[in-house]
Amino acid sequence: MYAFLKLGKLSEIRSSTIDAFGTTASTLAQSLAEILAQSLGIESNFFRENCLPKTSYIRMNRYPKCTLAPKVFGLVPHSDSNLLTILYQDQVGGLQLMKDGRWFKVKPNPKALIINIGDLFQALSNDVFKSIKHRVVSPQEVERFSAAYFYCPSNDAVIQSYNKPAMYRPFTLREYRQQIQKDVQDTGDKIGLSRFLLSE
Ligand SMILES: O=C(O)CCC(=O)C(=O)O
Ligand SMILES: [Fe+2]
Repeated sequence: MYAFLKLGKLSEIRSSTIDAFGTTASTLAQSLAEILAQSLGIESNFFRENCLPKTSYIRMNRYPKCTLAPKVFGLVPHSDSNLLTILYQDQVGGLQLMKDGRWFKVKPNPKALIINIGDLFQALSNDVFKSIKHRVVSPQEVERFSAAYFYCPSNDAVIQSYNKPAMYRPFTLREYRQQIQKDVQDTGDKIGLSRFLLSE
């Protein structure tokens, strides 16, 4: 009974911490999305109307230590299939991002959050902002944790380039996810935005 109560308390604390992270990240994501959009000259209610608390989600990542590290990936190279990601990583390190064809380490900083542009923001911004390819190398000595808030619109919100000529045809997140699922099944790879290019 005691253990049960203790565990109950612990999960309460955990879930309130996750709730607090979600609430803070959601406000931050909306502000950032609006600021980025304004920098393109877009004044719209798109984010307020289509990105609701229930359309976004949090993923808690745990990377067990691995004797084969750093040759093993905790998370394979990918771009995020959403608008923006707000990421908190612990002090272990392992996150890397691709810039100019090279992988760079993202140094852990307890005072900083990492903001990733996702594929949907790349499409909305007509490639002005690029979704970033990233990966996680498995830790060698101690396990690693991160928490990611994925800022997403509803499944049926239409994502379309803000100016002309549009690089991508309009699509919904539902279509995007379905295409990714199919491509991963058929080819083992996500493929992603290039599927929606108008010039192809
Ligand atoms: O754990 C990290 O640092 C990255 C997590 C991530 O990229 C993801 O969950 O999509
Ligand atoms: Fe990611």
